[in-house]
Amino acid sequence: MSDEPAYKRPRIQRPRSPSPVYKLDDEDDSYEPYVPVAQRRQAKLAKLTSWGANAEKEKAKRLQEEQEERDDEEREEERRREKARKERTLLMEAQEVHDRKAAEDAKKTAAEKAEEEDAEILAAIAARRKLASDLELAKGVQYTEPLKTSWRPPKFVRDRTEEENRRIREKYHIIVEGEDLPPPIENFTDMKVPESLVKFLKSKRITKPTPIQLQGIPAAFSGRDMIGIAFTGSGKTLAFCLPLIMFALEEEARLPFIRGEGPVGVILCPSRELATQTYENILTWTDALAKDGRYPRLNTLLCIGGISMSEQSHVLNKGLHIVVATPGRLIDMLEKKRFTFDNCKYLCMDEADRMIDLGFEEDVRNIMSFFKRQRQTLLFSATMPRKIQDFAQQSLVKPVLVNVGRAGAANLDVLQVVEYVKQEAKMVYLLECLQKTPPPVIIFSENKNEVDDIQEYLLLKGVEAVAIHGSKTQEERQYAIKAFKSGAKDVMVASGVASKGLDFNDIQHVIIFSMPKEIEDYVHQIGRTGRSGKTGIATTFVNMNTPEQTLLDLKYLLMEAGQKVPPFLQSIEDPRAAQGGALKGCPVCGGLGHGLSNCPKLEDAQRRQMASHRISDDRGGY
Ligand SMILES: Nc1ncnc2c1ncn2[C@@H]1O[C@H](COP(=O)(O)OP(=O)(O)OP(=O)(O)O)[C@@H](O)[C@H]1O
Repeated sequence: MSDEPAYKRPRIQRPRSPSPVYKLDDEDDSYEPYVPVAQRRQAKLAKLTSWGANAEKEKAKRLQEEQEERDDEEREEERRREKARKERTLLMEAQEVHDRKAAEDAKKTAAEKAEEEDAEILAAIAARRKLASDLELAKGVQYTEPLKTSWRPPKFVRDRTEEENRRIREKYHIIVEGEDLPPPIENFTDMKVPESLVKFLKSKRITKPTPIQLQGIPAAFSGRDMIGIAFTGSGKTLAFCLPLIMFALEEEARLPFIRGEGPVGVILCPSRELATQTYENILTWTDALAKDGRYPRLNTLLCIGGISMSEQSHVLNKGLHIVVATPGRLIDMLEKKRFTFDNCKYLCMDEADRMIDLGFEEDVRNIMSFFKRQRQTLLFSATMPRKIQDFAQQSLVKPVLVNVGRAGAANLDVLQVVEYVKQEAKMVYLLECLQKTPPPVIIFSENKNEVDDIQEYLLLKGVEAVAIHGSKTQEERQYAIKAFKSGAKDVMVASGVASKGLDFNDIQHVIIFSMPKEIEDYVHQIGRTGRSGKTGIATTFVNMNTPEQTLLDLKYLLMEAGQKVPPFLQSIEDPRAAQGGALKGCPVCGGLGHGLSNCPKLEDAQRRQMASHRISDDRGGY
């Protein structure tokens, strides 16, 4: 046995120097090199220092980031606060404005508020285009001076002072507006109307000019654009026809018209019947002049739907002086170039408010676009709401406004009786009512079927009655008018639209079987009687079916005309009266019993306008 142990303890080789690091054996992983304490301490310190520096940096960075984050948040918070502040300010301002308005509104009466609303509606209406031809509008053509004519008032009239003229107007209750107003002239001879015509008029009991004539004719003779408003039956037709006849005579005398030349002027009417009546008047007056021998014969063309123009080819084959027309047929003839407006200088619209009324302007504008030169434009009607006057005035050149009585007021020569008659009792009561006066009598109804029913009932009862309404043929309408005018028939039953403006001789009694919704229509209907200074009666049936607002319009109209107001009308309260403030008439239709916001005419016009838009949309628009 040896002395050496079996297990041999590995020998540890100690480094000789402190620096080298030995590795004992590659396989021995557990080996940790020896690092002297000082070195370790130094290394640790170095490590600590470097770690500390990094940590510092990290920390600083983190702090900076945190700071930035806080800054961002603060800025965001500030922004939020600022926004909230602004919103609060705006809210407060809005509230302040609202409070202020509420306080102001509280001070205003309901009437004032309604007036403001009306003003807004009116502003919308005023935004409509001027009444001028599209060509003029497109070219920006604007005439600033009235047309010049050769007519002068006699010297003694020219020498009159303004004060003297004012007194004459006052005597006839004529209200005028405008610049350089032509003087009123109290007889036809002083107006320089040809002697033969003056004689003829006298033979027809027209001896002195009516108020609208004594101011309107000198204005038109002077070449002035004008708006003429006067009661139904006050002689407007002569006032606008006579100036045209005189101009035509002058032109013809200067250089006779040959085929294809003319017309000198045109009169536009809203219905065929009214056009026919005006045409017939012109024929009698121009005939009377031609018979005199000193004046040339004038050719007048009636241009309305429902008649064959070939019947009048003899007129078209000569020079043409005057055209009396309804818009549709006139546009058709102008488009077909059957005549032109190249030398046309005079345009008159009868019942002008209807012609240029809301929704009816396009036809007129279309007609105007056929004029090639400046024209004299005249608008006449018994009813002309202020707003339409204003609108028309913008489209005329230095217009003269001649107003005899309130526009839309009833003729004072008509005794107005309003009776409460139950719907089912109307027919029977009608017979009784017919006994009030001798014939001729006109009965109005708003409804075509009712017109037919009334006529049938009257015929059954042995009353000689004719009827006219829009669905009758032209021949039927003409026959009815002729038979009634000649006295062959005692009673005419008519729809309001078909008979507007018709002048029948000496109508004794107008019976309004169904009260029209628009008070203007009522004024026109009762105006078929009490014409040319004579008196007449109008009896109107109302009942539960009559809208309260219509009754209120009627009540005020009766009060204005100094007529008896029946108790059932008297008891109707005006809701506007409770709101305080002065009650004004409706600026669109002139009705005294309502404001603009519930004007039936405006509603009707808007409906028509919407319908026409729908039609143009259906056609694919423009
Ligand atoms: N100066 C006058 N003197 C007497 N009668 C006249 C005068 N002028 C016209 N007339 C007659 O008065 C009647 C009514 O005239 P006209 O038809 O012109 O009225 P109007 O004002 O046009 O009425 P409406 O508004 O209803 O159409 C006619 O029969 C006409 O012959």
